[in-house]
Amino acid sequence: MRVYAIPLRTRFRGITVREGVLIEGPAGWGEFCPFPEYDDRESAAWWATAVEAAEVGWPSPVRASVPVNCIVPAVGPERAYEIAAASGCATAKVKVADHPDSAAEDLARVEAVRAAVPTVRVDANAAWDVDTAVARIRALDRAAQGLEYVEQPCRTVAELAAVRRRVNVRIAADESIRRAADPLRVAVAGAADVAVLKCAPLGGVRRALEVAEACGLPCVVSSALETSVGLAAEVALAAALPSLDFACGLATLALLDGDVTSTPLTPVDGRIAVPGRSPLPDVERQAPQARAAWWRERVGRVSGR
Ligand SMILES: O=C(O)CCC(=O)c1ccccc1C(=O)O
Ligand SMILES: [Mg+2]
Repeated sequence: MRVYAIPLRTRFRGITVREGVLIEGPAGWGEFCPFPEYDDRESAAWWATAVEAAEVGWPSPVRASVPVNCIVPAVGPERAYEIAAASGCATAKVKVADHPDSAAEDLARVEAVRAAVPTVRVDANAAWDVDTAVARIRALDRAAQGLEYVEQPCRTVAELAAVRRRVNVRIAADESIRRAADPLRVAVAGAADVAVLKCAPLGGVRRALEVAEACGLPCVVSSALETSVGLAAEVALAAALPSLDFACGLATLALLDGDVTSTPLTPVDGRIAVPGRSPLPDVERQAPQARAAWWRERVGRVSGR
C-alpha cells in the first residue's frame, strides 16, 4: 500500500493537496481517495472501487476512446479563455457559484470560455436556492449562447425538479447521485435530464453500470480528482457504458501538479484513449509520514483489515 500527496495547481472545491492510497492486486493497481471529510460509511464505496480494480479488473470496453470536457476552475476570464483554448476539447465545464457574490464573475468567465469553445456546461455544486438558480441559469444560458447543461444547481432532489420545470436548460445531477442513499431518486422525481456518474463514490465500475441502467438517463462519467490510477477506473466506466451522448468530465489531471505514473491518462485532441488496465505507479509521490499514518488507519477502519 502506498500513500501519495500531490498539490493542486489551482485550488478546487476548497482542496489544495490531493491525497490517497494506491493498492496492488492480481488485476493491477487501484486507488482509494475519499475526501477527508467523508465518514467511514461513505468511504466504504471508495474502498470497493479500489478493490475491484486490484482484484478483478473491469468489464470489456465498447469504445476505444472517450471524449472529455476541459475543466475551468473559478479563475478570471483571461485565464479561463486560455485554459479552454489550450485544452483541445470542444466542450468546457465551468465552475460557477464559487462564492455568494459570484454572479458577475460567473458571467464573464462563461462568456470568455464560449469565445474559445463551442459547447459550455456549468457546475454550481449545489450552491443555489431555486429562485437564485432560475435567475442565474437564464443569464448564464445567454452568456454561453445556449448552455449544454447545468450540473447540480441546488442541493435537494425536490429543488432540482422545481428548477427543471422553470428553465429551458438541461439539469444534470451529481451530488444527488454520488452522495445519496438512493441514487435512483433523481430519475423517479423528474429532477434531472442527465446523470453524472463517478465510479469511486458509487462502489466500482460494475455498480455504476447498474446505476446507469436503472436510472434510464443519459450518463456523463466524471472524475473524483483521482491520479491516473483511479482515473483508469472512471475511463473504464465511460468505455463500458452502452451509450455515451456527452463528453465526460475526465480531464482533471490538468488540475494536479503531477501524477503517480509516467503514463498519465491525459487527453489528446479532446479524447482519452481507453487503457487495457490501470497504469503502473512508477513515479514517487510519497505523502509526509503523519499523513501516511492517517491514511493507513483510515484504510484499516474502512476495509476491516
Ligand atoms: O466533471 C469534471 O469535468 C471534473 C470533475 C469535477 O468537477 C469534480 C471533481 C472532484 C469532485 C467533485 C467534482 C464535481 O463535479 O463537482
Ligand atoms: Mg459536479
